Amino acid sequence: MTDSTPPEDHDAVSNREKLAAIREVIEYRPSLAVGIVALSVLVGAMEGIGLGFILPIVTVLQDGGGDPSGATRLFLDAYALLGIPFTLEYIVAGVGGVLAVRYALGVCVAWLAAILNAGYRRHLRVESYDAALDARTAYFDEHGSDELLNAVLTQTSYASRAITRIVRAVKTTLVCAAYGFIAFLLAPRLMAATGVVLISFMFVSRYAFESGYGVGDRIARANERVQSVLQAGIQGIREVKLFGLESELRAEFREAVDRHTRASIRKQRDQTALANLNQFFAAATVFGLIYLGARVASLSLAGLGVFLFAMFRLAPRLSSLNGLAYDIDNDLPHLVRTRAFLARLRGDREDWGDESVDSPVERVEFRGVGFGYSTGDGTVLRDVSFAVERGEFVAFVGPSGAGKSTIASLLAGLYRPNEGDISADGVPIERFSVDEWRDRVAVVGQTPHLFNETLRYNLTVGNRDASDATVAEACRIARVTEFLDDLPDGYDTVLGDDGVRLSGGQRQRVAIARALVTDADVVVLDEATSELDSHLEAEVHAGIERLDRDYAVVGIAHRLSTVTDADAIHVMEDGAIVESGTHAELVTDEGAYADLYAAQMEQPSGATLGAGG
Ligand SMILES: Nc1ncnc2c1ncn2[C@@H]1O[C@H](COP(=O)(O)OP(=O)(O)OP(=O)(O)O)[C@@H](O)[C@H]1O
Repeated sequence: MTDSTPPEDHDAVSNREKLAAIREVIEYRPSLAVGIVALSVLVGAMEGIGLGFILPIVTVLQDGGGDPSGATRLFLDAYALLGIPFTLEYIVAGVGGVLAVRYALGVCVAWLAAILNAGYRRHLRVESYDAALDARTAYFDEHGSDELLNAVLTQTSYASRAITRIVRAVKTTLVCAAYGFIAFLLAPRLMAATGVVLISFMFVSRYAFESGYGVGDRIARANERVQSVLQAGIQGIREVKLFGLESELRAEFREAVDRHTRASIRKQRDQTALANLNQFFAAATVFGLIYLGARVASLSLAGLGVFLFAMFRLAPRLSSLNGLAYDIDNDLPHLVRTRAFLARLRGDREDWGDESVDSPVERVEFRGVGFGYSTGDGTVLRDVSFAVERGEFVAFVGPSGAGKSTIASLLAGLYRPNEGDISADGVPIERFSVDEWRDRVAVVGQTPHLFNETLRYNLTVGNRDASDATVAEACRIARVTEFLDDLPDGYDTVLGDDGVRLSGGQRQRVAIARALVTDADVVVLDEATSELDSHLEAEVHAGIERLDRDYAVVGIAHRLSTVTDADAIHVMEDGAIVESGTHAELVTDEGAYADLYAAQMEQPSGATLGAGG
């Protein structure tokens, strides 16, 4: 379990980064963004026209529309142009029509926003997953899987919510602009003064509360922690129960959830307080304006009516705009974080060439390979040189932690050496296309992962086109056939999370069979039979050796009995090869191998070398 990304200090996230995040959303589907803004402008205009209808209505009511002036004149001209009588009934019908269009456009804006929102969320998820699959193995060592899960599942949802809010803010701003414009036409100075007061208040009230970004950032971090503890508890449920970790995890989970709860309450409290403060101030401003409009601006009755109506509509919208700005600020950390996460993931891609591999690979060679894990604190391999040819069996033995499995990982290209090179038929492997190289190498690891799918799916992961006969043959050699009848649905049995329905030895046998199904040239067996009894282990090894296909086999073993017939055995200690030769040569040399062999011979059968494995 890792405590994912070191949470960046929210203050360190500049406005430029926030704007960059928003710009990226716009650039994702520019035509949608333009459509949303264009429709929002229309909504604002329709709102303004709808409001302006108050003028002709009052004028017609007052003097029957005798000799209209100003804005009323515009309406009269528009009606004349359309050939519609300028009567109260038609004017009211006009308002109805304009408002119907306005609200229909509002629905369209919301619809387009939903498309942008859901589409962008999908885009973030797909991109993150793609980038994760292409990332270096070391990325997962360094960051664990929690961050990825949280980013793909949770952060993307919050990030896309910011988009909906930004669209609402754009629309509301344009509607406010329409009201402001009409009010400005009627009483310019009064409106200018009101605008200054309202906007200043908006800023002051924002500073009275913690920034939305700050609270949002705390919520985002708390979310990551919740996800991380949740995963630790579920993924390691057996160890949790066996080691009695429940209370420790419960405490950690509560602490994470509490942090999330506190930040959420704080956010909602501030949101509500801000909204109410805004509304109070807006109402107070409106009543102040009624007085000023009548006394100072000496507006006509119709003008005053429109002005006040505009103010009544404008004030709550301005306050909702203020609230929206707070919410957007609150959601932006998720957008900024998800983008940063994606950029980091993309920057961590495996770096491979595009050359094809000439199959079959005849010879794989390590020359002066030195390596250390980025998450470790030292050199794991030093000056490792060896070669394995097609048809050969090369073995590595040595104490736990000597670096044997690391050789397997480097051979499969899961990590890159820091020094020296690994080549196949003289070509450094990193020049190959990654897919082609990994098709040539089949690794059976110490703890192979089985997918929660059918046995058949698991057997053919490396070769989806394998025929039934190939699968059956691999199962026979790896002794999967022996327990096939015990599985309720044979090849179609779903194996459960990480093959939970199988014993450790059965899982290993499935892993060996799937490596054999893979049409590879190099097979790496890393303690691949450690959980089988010696008899079964010998049978599996003999079966692999009897195969018609000529693999280069690299075997890693603690049990020396499985490597005595290897063409070359390399003894590793502390990251270096300290002895090499055949079993007979090494026993004769009376070096480290001879001592280890003698020690194993003295122990009861099944004795192993070293502690781990
Ligand atoms: N992903 C990793 N990040 C950091 N250090 C690692 C990682 N994997 C292995 N190591 C370290 O590298 C060293 C060599 O590990 P490796 O698994 O290659 O040894 P091994 O000889 O295969 O051991 P064993 O026989 O126990 O499997 C060990 O000290 C181990 O702690």
